[in-house]
Amino acid sequence: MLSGLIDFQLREGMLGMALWRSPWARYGLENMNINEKIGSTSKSNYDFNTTSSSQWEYTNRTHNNYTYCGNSYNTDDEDAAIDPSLMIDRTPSTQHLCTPYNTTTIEVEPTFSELDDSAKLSSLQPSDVIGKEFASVQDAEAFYKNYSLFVGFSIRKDEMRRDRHGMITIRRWVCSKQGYIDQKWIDKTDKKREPRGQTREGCHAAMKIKIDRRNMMWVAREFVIEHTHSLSPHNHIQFLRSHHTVNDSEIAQLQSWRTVGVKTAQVMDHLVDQSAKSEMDPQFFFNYTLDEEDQFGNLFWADSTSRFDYAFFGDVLAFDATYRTNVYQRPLVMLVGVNHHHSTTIFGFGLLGDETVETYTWLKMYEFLKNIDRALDRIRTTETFNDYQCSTTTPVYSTHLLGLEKHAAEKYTRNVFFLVREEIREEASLSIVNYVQDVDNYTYTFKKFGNANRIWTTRFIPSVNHIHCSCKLFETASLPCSHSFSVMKAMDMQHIPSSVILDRWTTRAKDFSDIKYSSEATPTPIMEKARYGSLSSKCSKMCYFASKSNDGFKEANGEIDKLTLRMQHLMPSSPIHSQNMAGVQHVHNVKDPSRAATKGSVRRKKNAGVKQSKCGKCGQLGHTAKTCHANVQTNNSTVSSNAVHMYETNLTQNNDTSYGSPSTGPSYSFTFPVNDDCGGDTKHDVERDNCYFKIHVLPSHLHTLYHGVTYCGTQYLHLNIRRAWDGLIEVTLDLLWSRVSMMSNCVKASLGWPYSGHLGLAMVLGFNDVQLYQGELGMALFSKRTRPNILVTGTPGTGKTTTSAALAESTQLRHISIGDLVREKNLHDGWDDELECHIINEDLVCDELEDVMEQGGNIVDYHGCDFFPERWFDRVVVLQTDNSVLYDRLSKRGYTGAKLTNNIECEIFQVLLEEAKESYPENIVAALKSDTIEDITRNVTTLTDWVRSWQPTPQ
Ligand SMILES: Nc1ncnc2c1ncn2[C@@H]1O[C@H](COP(=O)(O)OP(=O)(O)OP(=O)(O)O)[C@@H](O)[C@H]1O
Repeated sequence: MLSGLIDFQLREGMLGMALWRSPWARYGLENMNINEKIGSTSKSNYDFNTTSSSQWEYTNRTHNNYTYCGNSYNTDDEDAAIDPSLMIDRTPSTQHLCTPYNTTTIEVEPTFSELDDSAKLSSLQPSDVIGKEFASVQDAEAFYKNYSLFVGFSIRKDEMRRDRHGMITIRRWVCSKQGYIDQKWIDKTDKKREPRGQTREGCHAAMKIKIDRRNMMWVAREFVIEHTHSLSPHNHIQFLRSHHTVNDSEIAQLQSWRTVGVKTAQVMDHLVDQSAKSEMDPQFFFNYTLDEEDQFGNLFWADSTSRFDYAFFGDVLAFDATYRTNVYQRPLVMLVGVNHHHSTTIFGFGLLGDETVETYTWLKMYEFLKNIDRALDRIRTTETFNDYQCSTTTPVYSTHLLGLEKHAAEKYTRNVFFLVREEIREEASLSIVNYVQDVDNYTYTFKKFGNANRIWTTRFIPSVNHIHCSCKLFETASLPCSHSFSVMKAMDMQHIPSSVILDRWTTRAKDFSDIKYSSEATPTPIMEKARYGSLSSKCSKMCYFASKSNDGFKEANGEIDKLTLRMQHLMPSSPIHSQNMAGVQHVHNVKDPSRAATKGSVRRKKNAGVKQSKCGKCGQLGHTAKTCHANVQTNNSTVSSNAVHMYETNLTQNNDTSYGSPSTGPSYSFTFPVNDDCGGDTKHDVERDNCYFKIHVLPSHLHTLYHGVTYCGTQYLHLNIRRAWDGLIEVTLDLLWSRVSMMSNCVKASLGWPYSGHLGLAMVLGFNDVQLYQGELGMALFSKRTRPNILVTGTPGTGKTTTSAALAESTQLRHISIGDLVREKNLHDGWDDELECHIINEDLVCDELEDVMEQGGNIVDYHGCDFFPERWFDRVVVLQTDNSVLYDRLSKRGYTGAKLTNNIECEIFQVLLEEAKESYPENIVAALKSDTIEDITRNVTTLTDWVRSWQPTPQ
């Protein structure tokens, strides 16, 4: 997760953020709370508790008095803990590496050191640094860290001394390769895992500072630049341990994003997206074909790194097609190889055409390509990390042939070394059973200890220094076999003959090619990210300052435009690049590729066509069964047809308390505009839930409710007792008049109650104590489902009906098969000849089920799930079956052709699982295997247990 951030750190370092003050300090932000937070939460190597700059304040630079943690401190007060050898020369240099600054002002100009130049920094000599002063230990560390970043090594804290006030007087940092690992760790025999590679090798590079009390600066006393090892190249710097930090500005930015609700994953996406690679890649190659309708047929693409990798490692090429692309559902073909670390590398991609039904958008295509790019980046970062590991660590040797093992470690990449080491180990179990010396070769015959039947013959030819073995490991995997190592042992060789070392497995694999790979000409993704991040960081600071004044904004605007043009001009242009750019523009004239249908059923598209939905109850257009007046079983049939339009968004608060009980005091009441048509007995097309209200109350409240209705007068409201269950009574209030008081939006919001009219009405009706009422009414409303609803979904044939029936039996829940319901109640829009099934009308199905689902206690079984209201279900079970098992089941049912293949593809792509995850909260979605009868039994038991322990939760 941190990689993006690490890149940022790298970018800044590589491009000259060589400021010896911490970035916050430079802008005087040290004393702000955010800095404290950063100090305590970051994994930074800066130790904010042990450094002193943030705790120190000058009271007067000409005096010797400072305040430290609130205490006055005399700088002449020497402390015995200081190393005497470091106290000889106290003369401060006139040249400061870091200029003192005012920590309390925000408008401080950034201070750039004379050494803020990467060229200068990497060639610093001890004389350039010794005697230089730092305003704080923290700044000195930042300087050395920056220096190490440019030069290419990792640092570690070493010696530290404090005086009796707790102030740091001496601090030393060393190269992380300083010293040696303790022999006892190497000799440890009970290691459970492969020990980490050894990093220490006695390096002497270091820097040391010591306090100068006369001016309270820390002076560099030691600066050793010689290393005993080679330094890391730029593309390895991101892996250096001391630079694995998230810098403060990034943390601040992340925190600010978090506070405005941006998810961590989205933040990381943003950071990763910044690479914008392919657009800058002059070697990017793609080609595509069109079908007869100018739609995209096949697409192939490879970027410069892929092409470069192919040049080195193209000897091993695998061709893999995957259908699991979900959204696109077209075969993605990958040309995959193995790099020198024995890890996967990708040479190119192809997106191939397929039988299709409808097109998909370029946007999706773009996202798809973007994801592929990320996957590539990840693979390549792993390769660079492996390179880094090989060049900076040595493995812990553990075999009996130490010389050969060491040579193997030097030659091979680490992953390959581990394979070779196994062969060396294996050698110990071989014994020579025959040996023949010929004129130009030596032939050995081996057998394995404890297995006399297995015999190998290995021949060594000294003239070409080559070993042939009958096991053919070298010919197949290009690795020297255990028998070859036996020969080497017999011949007393300390090195593996070069003829059995294949270049492609060695650390220098990429050096052997004639192909020139210039990071200047073709920037690697890492370099690009580094540059992009560094520039973004600088730009965001510039934008901050520019946005503070009109002049600044104007000037920055103009300059940015000019600079953008110049940079555009400097962008590498090559024939390939321009050809591709032209190609990209041309691509937009190509019609989108089509997508294959995969679902085993046809569903009417929501709002598709001009057909308006009809009410399932009264047959009228414009409303649904749920909102049909006929739905309301009234005591007084004359009142149910009256309705009003309510425009909740237009509600305005007034002080009209005339509809409240006199004892309630001021009630929250609202008026709303009335549709003139909706008076009298005229039936009116009303919005769902607006023609009547339902509330669920405890029986003990009925009296109050009646009282309220009476108070308001039957002229306005009519009350119907409709249904009762589990001690609750559902009351329907039909609206008879155009004015009704509504609850305030804030009360509504605090209750989280969607039916805004109910409580308002209840208040009007005389529920005096809103708090009490809220509790009781809330209980009643929020727990209206006393038994859970379960959706059992999955591709046809996965066992939904079987499982649901068994579950219904064991839990006494109601089993609703949507297929049966559609057939029985004609909830469809006709028959699909091709797929031989009904085209179901989702609205009619939802209307039909609304009431029963609201009640709870249902198991719904259907091979789709995205059109049911999310609130209906407490658990969504997706049954999954192995493809071959499903194929047999569906074939047995007589499924053939498109119907069979679509369903199998639907299962392969996990369409239902994806759909369920998209339509419901992930924590209620469970995928269950349904291959065998035992699976069904287990699933039913699990679900029954779940039903038994289910508790209603607030909706
Ligand atoms: N886990 C299982 N083990 C063995 N047979 C099973 C299993 N699940 C289902 N079957 C068998 O597969 C066939 C189809 O099962 P079922 O009708 O329950 O599937 P379905 O998912 O409801 O299909 P549809 O969506 O078409 O209604 C039945 O003959 C059933 O006995």
